[in-house]
Amino acid sequence: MIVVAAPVLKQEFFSFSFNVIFITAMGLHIYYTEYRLKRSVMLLLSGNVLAVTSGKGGVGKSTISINLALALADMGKKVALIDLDIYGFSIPKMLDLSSNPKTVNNKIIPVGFDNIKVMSMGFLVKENAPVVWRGPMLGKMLDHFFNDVIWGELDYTILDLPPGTGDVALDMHQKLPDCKEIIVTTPHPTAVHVAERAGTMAKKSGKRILGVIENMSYFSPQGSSETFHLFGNGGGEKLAALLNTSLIGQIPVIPPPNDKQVSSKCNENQEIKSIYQKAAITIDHLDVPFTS
Ligand SMILES: Nc1ncnc2c1ncn2[C@@H]1O[C@H](COP(=O)(O)OP(=O)(O)OP(=O)(O)O)[C@@H](O)[C@H]1O
Repeated sequence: MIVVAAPVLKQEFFSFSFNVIFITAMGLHIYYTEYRLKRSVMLLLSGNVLAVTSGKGGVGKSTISINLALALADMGKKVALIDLDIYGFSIPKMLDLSSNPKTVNNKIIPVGFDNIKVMSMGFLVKENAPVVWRGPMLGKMLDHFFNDVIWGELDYTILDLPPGTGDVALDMHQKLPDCKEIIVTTPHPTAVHVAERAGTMAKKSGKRILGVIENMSYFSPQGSSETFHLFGNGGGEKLAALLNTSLIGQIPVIPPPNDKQVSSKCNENQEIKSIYQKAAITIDHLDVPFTS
């Protein structure tokens, strides 16, 4: 019997296959087997990767990414936060971080905030300069963030995605096949309609949607027991049903911080902090460790 193993590199990222041909007295048998390279071999990102996404802009993806990262870190998890909004980066400003990351042997050391490690395009451009790039450059920057940063051991990486279902979302889906998604919407029907497209894209590329977070769900004036649904009611629940997932958090409208409180972390507000903590516990419970 003669055995021939012919490796075939597939287009899918980090995936390769073998056509194994057995030539025996009974004839020719061709077996097709597919192996996936263990991701940790190829990427410096370890642990679970969660993409915070929504088709719509301005619904609170960055705010939720920051606060979920902090809530997971409060649970003792090792957490990285990557701002994948290459054109519209906002996390450095929201966290009031200005320091440029240091490098060691051509690898970048992420910027620390509380117990989380942060990376953003905003750390790499000079003084809020606009990023004017075409699609292929975005993919290279993603590789840079995933492979050329010294992340160390991680339990969770939170990816703050840009709005829409464009190049960054496509590249991310391809480069991180085991990434799971959290879809953000407001209660407003338009936001739900657009966010559904982001969810459908995730499903089509085989990603698991861990749940929906509804932001700006309601407003309760301080000292009042009244609740106002400024942007409608029930959008998060509707989206969760449409995507066959669960609603894992409803964040109220929070009055904007004054000029001195630039940081968008909600840790100071106990009510909001406990909503994020519950969402983080739910995510940690729903999530399964990376195994293959
Ligand atoms: N629950 C909330 N209450 C009040 N303001 C909020 C809330 N969530 C977010 N914001 C504010 O809304 C604005 C947009 O939020 P954020 O940048 O997090 O949204 P985004 O979806 O990441 O936006 P983009 O699509 O531009 O990346 C910010 O000024 C933020 O502080």
